[in-house]
Amino acid sequence: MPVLSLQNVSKRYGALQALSGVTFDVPRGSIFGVLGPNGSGKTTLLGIVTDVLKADSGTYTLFDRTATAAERRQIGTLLETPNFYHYLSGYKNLRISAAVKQRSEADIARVLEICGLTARQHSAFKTYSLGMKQRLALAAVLLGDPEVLILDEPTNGLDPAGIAEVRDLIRRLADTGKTIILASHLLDEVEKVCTHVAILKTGQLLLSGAVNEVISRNDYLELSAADNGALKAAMLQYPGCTSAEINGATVIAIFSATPDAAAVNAYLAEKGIWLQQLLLRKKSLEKTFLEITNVL
Ligand SMILES: Nc1ncnc2c1ncn2[C@@H]1O[C@H](COP(=O)(O)OP(=O)(O)OP(=O)(O)O)[C@@H](O)[C@H]1O
Repeated sequence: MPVLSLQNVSKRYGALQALSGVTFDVPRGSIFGVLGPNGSGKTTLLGIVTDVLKADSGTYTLFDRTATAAERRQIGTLLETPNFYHYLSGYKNLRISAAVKQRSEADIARVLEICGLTARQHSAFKTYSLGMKQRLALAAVLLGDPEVLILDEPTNGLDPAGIAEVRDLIRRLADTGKTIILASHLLDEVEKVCTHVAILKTGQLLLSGAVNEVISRNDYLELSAADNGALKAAMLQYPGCTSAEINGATVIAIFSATPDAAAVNAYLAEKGIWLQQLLLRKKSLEKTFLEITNVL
């Protein structure tokens, strides 16, 4: 059962179509990255599923049900940086968050511990590093132990150390079984933490699925032999090979699915082509993303 399922969700701001018929499922336990360039509709999408915005058409379900207050209480959201009081301690700020969210104060010690802030809980917020401030924001989201976390650009504005702290925290939360939906334009970050992605461009869903699948659709082989012309011709006849091009001293062969390098080697040997080089290359999510977002 997906924790969130979107069916044909569309949203327009006046003449601007911010989302067009977006459909995808978020599997339970996944770290699901909603990716897209600026203005692609990520925040609009998260706004709709958190009930801040209304879709013009389409539907979505939470835990397989039409979302009511009961389902929403199972969701912790961080859509923008919360307004913490600079002169109050982390602990006192969380007491205020607990009151606003109607969550128990008894949960504060637990969320401080998860977010690595126990030792500094009584220090004023203004003395925290950027990473600590964002971890406190995440601690506030965790009050009441929601099963699903929805985070908009959780590492935005952080320095590399802060990004690493928040990334580790997200991973640890996922390890405890939480489903985490996060919007980001930082592809490298998403590739490091996400198990699944949906890629948006100008409000259209370009693709969604498990990160491994999205990337492996773009695996390719780099080959070379004494006669690269013959190698290229043989590869073009290989089942599943969609393109083979000579690129300098190598032949780049692209496939419809991840190629089996050993099978390719055996096939070429049968044809009397002895390889000098055979490398399975994996494109990064970033490269895949740049290619597909430039296509449309
Ligand atoms: N309240 C609004 N009124 C009019 N247009 C809006 C409004 N909110 C967003 N938009 C437009 O809708 C489109 C999608 O915006 P949205 O903020 O959802 O994208 P995003 O992917 O989150 O972008 P970013 O990465 O810059 O935050 C953009 O063209 C944006 O300018």
